[in-house]
Amino acid sequence: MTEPANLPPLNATLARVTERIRARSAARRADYLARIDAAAAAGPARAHLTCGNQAHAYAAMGADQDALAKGRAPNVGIVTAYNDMLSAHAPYGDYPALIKEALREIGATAQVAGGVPAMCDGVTQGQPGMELSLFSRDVIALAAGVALSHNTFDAALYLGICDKIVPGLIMAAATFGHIPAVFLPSGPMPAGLPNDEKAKVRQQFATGEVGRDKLMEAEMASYHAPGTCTFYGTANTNQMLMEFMGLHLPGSSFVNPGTDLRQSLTVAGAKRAAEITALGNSFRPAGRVLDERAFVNGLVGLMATGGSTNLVLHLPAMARAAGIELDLEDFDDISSVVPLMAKVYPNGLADVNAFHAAGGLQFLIRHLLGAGLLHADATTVWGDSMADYTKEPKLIDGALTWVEGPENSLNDKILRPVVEGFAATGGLKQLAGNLGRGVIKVSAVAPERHVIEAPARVFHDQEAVKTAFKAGEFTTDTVVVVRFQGPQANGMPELHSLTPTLSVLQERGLKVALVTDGRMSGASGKVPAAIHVSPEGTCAGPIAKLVDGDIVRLDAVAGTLDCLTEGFETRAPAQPDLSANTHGMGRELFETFRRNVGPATSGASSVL
Ligand SMILES: O=C(O)[C@H](O)[C@@H](O)[C@H](O)[C@H](O)COP(=O)(O)O
Ligand code: SF4
Repeated sequence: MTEPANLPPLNATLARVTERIRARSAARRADYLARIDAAAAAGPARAHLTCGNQAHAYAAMGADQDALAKGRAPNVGIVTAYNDMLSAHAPYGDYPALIKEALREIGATAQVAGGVPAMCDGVTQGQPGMELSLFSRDVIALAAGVALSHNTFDAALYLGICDKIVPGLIMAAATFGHIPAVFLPSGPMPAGLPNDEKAKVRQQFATGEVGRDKLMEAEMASYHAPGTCTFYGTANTNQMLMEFMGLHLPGSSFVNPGTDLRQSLTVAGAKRAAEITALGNSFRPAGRVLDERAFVNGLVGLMATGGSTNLVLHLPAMARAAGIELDLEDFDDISSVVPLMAKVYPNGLADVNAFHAAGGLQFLIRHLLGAGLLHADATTVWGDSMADYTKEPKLIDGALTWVEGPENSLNDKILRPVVEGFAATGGLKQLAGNLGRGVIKVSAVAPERHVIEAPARVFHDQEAVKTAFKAGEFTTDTVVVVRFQGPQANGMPELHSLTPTLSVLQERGLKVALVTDGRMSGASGKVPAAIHVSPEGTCAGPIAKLVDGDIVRLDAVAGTLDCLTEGFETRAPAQPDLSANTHGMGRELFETFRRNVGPATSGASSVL
């Protein structure tokens, strides 16, 4: 590895964007840092509590009570998103006991501070529950705040992986930025039925070529074990972010669950949290790790890997919790200088296990550092150099050891160095035009489909699209508009269940695109989709003025999204009855979120 001293200077665009973020955030960040510095200076968390407070906190802690009551050893709070619904989170069931045992070995203690909810978007995909999905990110931040407000912790361990869980936990970790935060992953499930074969069976089911039994067989062969799903969707994009932003141990993201190496990494991560508290000599509060450099490094990783479009919503909300204001122009400028270096499904055929075997994140970080495309001097939970993250963990003679990751890609169909990237720019592109602002993930779309101009068919829900498809109504090039799917309308659900239908039309030779104020899954990909269109239809956004037959042009090369039909702006916006969105499957509990949620362009948060 090139020693940090020999690394090239930071890329000029990254330096400019970082300074722009710093300037834009200056006042907010200064207030934030003053608050967390004051909280940290007030001394170890437990010193504030009365004897009564502490007795309650330690009553159930058995053999750890004495150590806790003495108050001299670090006490680590565990915030866990364990449940059996997410295959990725199921392994967390065993973590608290393992963590407590590991910390006892070094004279420290751990307590489960609290649990947070976690929704599996695979279970709710295409279902009413998906309308709670995006709001659940903020609920997770709130729930983690409740857990940490017991204020008996010198550091926190966050057990979360999937879509809104890492973003929600980061919002909490930044809010409690006066104490350190270490994120502990569980790792991907072993490879099952390849993702592209699963997608093919779904398309065959959509056209009636196979029955539900065949579809179920394929789905169960694809999602078959504990661990994160193996496509490069939002969950695995989150894992990439946790390394690029320095909140995981180096190389820990994609080690499979249930292995000795995984267990050793969990133990080491727990001990690291205890080592970096204010009680020791290497204090690393989360608010100092989550700085402008960390977010720029995260954006670089997002572009280099063609990560999930959901992070365009989540990163601004995560940053704001740390007093940092991200803007969509930051995404665009960083995308313009960072090549696409990885091809993992849906951007390619490989799954995340194959990506990791080809060299994974350590290869990416090595080559991005070597090209001046990362802040090398970022503060992480592990040290003060991103050079630490070119190393990967191994068990050598039973001892956890970090060794340099591969200099060369072990599979250039999956992973390439900066100078040989699969594309000269990153996987995401901002769009703007007379239909508002949006984003498209170009890394998974064939170049010949980057510009689509066709008549619109306008729908108000995804089921209506499928009904029209089954009735054979799509016979020509079409821009499918699905509107009133924004944050205020119905919580901005993912419309990924449209992917098989739109893919069939595309494979029949039609030029199709989706335009929506909703969002797509990180697993969506090969159909061009302009998503997160703002202002949303419910806020009288231009998308609400479209009618069937309008000519719509989505141009991912120029970054434009326009209706070309004369005079469409003068129309009154459609105002459909959305009352069906307000009840059922818990949606009645989220009216406050729908009323208070901000626009997609600033992260669609109801709390920050
Ligand atoms: O953003 C994401 O990555 C998705 O939300 C993902 O977590 C979701 O579960 C997909 O729906 C899974 O893909 P399938 O629905 O195709 O199984
Ligand atoms: S990756 Fe998606 S489908 Fe898989 S466990 Fe996580 S939320 Fe569920």
